[in-house]
Amino acid sequence: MSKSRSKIKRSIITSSTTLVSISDEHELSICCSNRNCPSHWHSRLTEKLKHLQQSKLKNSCSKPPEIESKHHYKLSYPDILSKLFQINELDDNNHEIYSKPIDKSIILNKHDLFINQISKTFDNLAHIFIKNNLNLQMKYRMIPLISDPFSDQMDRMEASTQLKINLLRINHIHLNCRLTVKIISTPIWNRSAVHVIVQDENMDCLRLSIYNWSYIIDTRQIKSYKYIQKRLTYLLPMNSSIILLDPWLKKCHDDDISLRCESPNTHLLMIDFEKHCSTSNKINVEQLRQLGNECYQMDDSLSAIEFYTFALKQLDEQQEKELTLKGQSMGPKTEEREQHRIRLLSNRCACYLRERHPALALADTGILLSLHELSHFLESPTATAGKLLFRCLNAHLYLGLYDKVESLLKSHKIGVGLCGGENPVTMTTLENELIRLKDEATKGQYDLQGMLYEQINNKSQMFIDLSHHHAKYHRNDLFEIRLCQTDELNKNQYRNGSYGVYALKDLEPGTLLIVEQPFASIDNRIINEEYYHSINYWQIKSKTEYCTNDTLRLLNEIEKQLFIGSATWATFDKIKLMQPIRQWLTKNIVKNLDEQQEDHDILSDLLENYENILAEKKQWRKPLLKQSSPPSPYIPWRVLFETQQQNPYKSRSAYGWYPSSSMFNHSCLPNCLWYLIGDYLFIYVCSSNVRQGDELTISYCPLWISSINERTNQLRQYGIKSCQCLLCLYDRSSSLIDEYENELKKFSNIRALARQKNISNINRLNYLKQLQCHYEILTKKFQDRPIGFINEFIDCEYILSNIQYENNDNDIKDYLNNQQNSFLERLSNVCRFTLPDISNPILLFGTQIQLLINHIEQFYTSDLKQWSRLFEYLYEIYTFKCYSSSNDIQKILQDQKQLFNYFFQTQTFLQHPFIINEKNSN
Ligand SMILES: C[S@@+](CC[C@H](N)C(=O)[O-])C[C@H]1O[C@@H](n2cnc3c(N)ncnc32)[C@H](O)[C@@H]1O
Repeated sequence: MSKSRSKIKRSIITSSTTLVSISDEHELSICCSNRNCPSHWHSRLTEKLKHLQQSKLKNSCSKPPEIESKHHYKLSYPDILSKLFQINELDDNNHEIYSKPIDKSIILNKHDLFINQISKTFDNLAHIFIKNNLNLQMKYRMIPLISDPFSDQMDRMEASTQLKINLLRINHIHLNCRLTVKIISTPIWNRSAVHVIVQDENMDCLRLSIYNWSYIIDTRQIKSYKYIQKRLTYLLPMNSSIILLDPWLKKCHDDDISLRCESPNTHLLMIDFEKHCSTSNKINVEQLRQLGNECYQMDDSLSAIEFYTFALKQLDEQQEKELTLKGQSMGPKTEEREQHRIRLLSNRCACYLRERHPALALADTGILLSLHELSHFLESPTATAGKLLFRCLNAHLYLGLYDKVESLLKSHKIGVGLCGGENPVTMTTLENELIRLKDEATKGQYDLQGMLYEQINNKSQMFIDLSHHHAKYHRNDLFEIRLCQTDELNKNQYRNGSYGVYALKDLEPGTLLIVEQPFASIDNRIINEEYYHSINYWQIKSKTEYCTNDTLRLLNEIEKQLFIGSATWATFDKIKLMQPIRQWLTKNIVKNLDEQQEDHDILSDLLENYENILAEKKQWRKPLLKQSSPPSPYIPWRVLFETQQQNPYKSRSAYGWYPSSSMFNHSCLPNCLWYLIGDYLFIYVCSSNVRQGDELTISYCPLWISSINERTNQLRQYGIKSCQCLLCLYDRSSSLIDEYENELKKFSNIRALARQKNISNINRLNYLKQLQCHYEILTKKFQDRPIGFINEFIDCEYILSNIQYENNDNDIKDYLNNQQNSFLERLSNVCRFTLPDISNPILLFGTQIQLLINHIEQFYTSDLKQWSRLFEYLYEIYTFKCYSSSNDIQKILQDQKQLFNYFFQTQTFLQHPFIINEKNSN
């Protein structure tokens, strides 16, 4: 019998009951003066209940029971649950006590009504908006960081006090307590929670609402309503038992009273589900595998992994039993069991690969290879074994173990093993992919155009198989991530203990620094269930803030990744340097230190010297790098949320967490650029003059926004109150700011007029002239501004390009011709280039280069030579030398044009040209 199940049978150690008041949830919460004393509270309650029962008995004698139940049935919908708990008159000490809940049939009836309503809602409505209040999640949702959450829950259960429904107090979380209940209704999911009716051993029942459950939340995968309902009936079948830890009885907004579980991954024990899946006479290995396969096909890897793991455990237990029965230390393994094991490991390995946990995938294949004599396994290859071998090689490739794969591929036996399978992927494919990945990892040679093209044209293949996998790249010889020194902190007004990224050498534009795979990511293009939207909000100091569904999905995906990888503490290791998580860890290490005085040696040293240790070169990660058990078994969801708020990495198609890249600080005049292709993040140097020791920065908001107020607003969402970059210092200088913002405002007012749809050519031209005039004023008045006014320049040029040349009188034509002739002069003024050189290539990144290419194509086709060097140089920088220059300038132009088209379609940090009319919108 497994450790977990044996624990259920052990006796319960009781500990003191602690009630945490959450009176801010509702005014009804009135605490007992002596509420921390369980005996006081319980004896009073028991006395009161006895009294109540007596009076009820008297009542029931005088009234026929049918009438009472009829009366209950007549309660109208909103009244029913509010009457489930009837609040009695105050006791001697003026405290309220709650009586036994009312009849089970009423609660079930109400639940049926609810189910009907929900199904109708989903059938009838094209769009549903749900208000989703995140305050409770901010307060109570916890994410497990431990290897076996179920076992941890069992330990907590053992140390808790058993409660029953009639002992619960409204609006209290009963810490260190548990409530064992039985499911007595069909569970129903209403898009925000699972609702089910539960009953305790006294036959008292209540509605239980389970929020944020890994089985139902939207992660990278959006699960369908049908799929979730199917899973729920399996997870919470009729008459199955569950245990709620720290039960919480809550008066809800609609006046209902129900049990609420905010964090089921840590607070809900599915004892019967565990028992069901672990006992072979209830569900056998083959059935578990089928269930796993169904989940895998629905892209629900987490559930699939769970079923495969249950099946593997069953195999282990069977084998153990057999060994014990035979009294042998080593027994023969039956052929059938081995086949099962290979299949299950192979399937689980596929899930791990799909979820980017190659180390776990490799561990699964490693188990297989160690179980078999390698030669025996490869000599008689089966389809499953071939598949597993292929996955094993994939895991090596995902981990960057290229030499190993090379030597394995050379081995004849592996060749036989691979070809023996049904898998159509041959040795050649693997060999080609190996060459590609090696070039990516060692030379930084990525097929950017190919990746961008795939991202635009291929929706669903961002994840999964080998051909869509790319190597990571990290030039730690070129940059270091370190604690900022005091002068750097002061200069930039970074918070104490801030980190940044610093150049270890002088760096050329076009130097690729990092290609990072996400810790977790979502494809934000896929919206299967378009009718569902939620308005997610929370309160900070009486101010309401909002966030998108994508943000919540990404956070759920992060939780899922922690869950899948929790078998190794290494998974959390990957994100523990991200600022809010790092701060939370530091606080916890310090807190633990207070509590564990005896562990003086390492921890007190750490506390005293924490910042010093961090400051020391190479030592900076030491305390956090140490692979130790987490200081706390759970991390509050709020900390993950705060980390997400600082995350700038989002494209039009993907949204992800990039732990190393999240150490780059922001500058409005950055020296590095970033973009996402699929969910791979590329960061490279794009500015001249990066010297050793300089901080390497990126822009968190779209490039070239001129208004400091607008930039400040955008940066606030990333936790930056006041950026101190050169541009911001200039724009903010006290003598300028009002005048500066006023002039920009005037510009944008005229621009609005010039952009109007359906105005005549001549009117548009007049507005454009005014706009150009104003642009001249801006550039003259603020001539020392470090980057001039790139966006305003682009605005003028786009309006100009929308004025039709044909059917105009000569004056207008002359004007347009003049403008065309002076385009290059204007562009070179704002982007600082004198053929064939450019002073700072980052200034030409964006719509500017598109305008330049269009102009060259139109007017310089016969004389492209002079442009050759500039375009080659720029193309090499933007693609960080992934493309060697060609002699064919026309081709370079075409490639650059395409590259920028792709960028504009995929990136959010680039400003897009506005749309004036229908013609342009196409
Ligand atoms: C993605 S993190 C960057 C790394 C971070 N400095 C660290 O210590 O881990 C973003 C946070 O860094 C800080 N930060 C980044 N750029 C900044 C800037 N220009 N001015 C002030 N703070 C900045 C802010 O606290 C922001 O919330």
